[in-house]
Amino acid sequence: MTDSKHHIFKENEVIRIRDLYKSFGDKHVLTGIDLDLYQGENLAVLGRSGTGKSVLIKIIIGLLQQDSGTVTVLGEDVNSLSYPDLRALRLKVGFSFQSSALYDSMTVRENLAFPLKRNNKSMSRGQIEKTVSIVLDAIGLPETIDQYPAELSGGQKKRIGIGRTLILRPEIMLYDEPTSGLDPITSTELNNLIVSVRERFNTSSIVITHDLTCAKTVADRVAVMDDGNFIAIGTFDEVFSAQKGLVKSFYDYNFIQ
Ligand SMILES: Nc1ncnc2c1ncn2[C@@H]1O[C@H](COP(=O)(O)OP(=O)(O)OP(=O)(O)O)[C@@H](O)[C@H]1O
Repeated sequence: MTDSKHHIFKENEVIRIRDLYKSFGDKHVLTGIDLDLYQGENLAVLGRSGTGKSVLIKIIIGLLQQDSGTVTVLGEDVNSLSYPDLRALRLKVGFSFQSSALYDSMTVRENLAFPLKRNNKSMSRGQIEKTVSIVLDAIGLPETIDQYPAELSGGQKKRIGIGRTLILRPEIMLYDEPTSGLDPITSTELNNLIVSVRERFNTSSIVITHDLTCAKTVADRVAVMDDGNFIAIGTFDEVFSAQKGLVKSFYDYNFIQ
């Protein structure tokens, strides 16, 4: 089945998580999670602080190991991969950090070129320049190419951070709180960027956010997490029209801020 508007391939899961458990000592962080991310889909994961969103993302990219359950990313069982295979898989999964994680001593051009130089050793200088300028165009910041991070606004830094992740052409993007700390207008620009990244780069994405406007704008489905599991998954309207219990408090909390 294909969603005609966004080309979501529902028969093709790029991430498939089944019965995932993770504890630290007697702290049960993930308690039997099931989740699918379909090809071409943007999925928002919402939840209060400390509900296990970061732990989930770390397990997806193989930075943490689950206690039990399976995580399949682009057809590979993450847990059973050798280190070189895990590294290769990670190149296909771009993780955009909450802090943009730019190098302060490098210009925008050098920050964007860095992952290419490190991972695509065969690329010529000309190819690198061209790729940097394509990505800078896509994120709408070509004029910043010779600037240093300290000269950029918070929103610009976030966009460059996303650009630096996109430069390796990942198939999956993981956005960690892309709008946190931004004013509403800049947040809107970031949300629009996330939508346009999908169109231009054919990505599937998980967007971790506390921001309901972000979830509503960028996501085809939202998954609300609490106490280590999902308490609701569906379209934004499906999840928030019922508005019961915790889902309702989350909604109310966001709109009275
Ligand atoms: N390496 C670790 N060792 C022990 N406990 C951990 C570890 N990593 C995470 N935790 C615990 O797991 C729980 C979930 O943490 P996590 O960072 O996933 O929350 P989160 O939902 O991402 O929160 P936030 O929205 O604040 O980023 C927290 O109680 C945290 O203290």
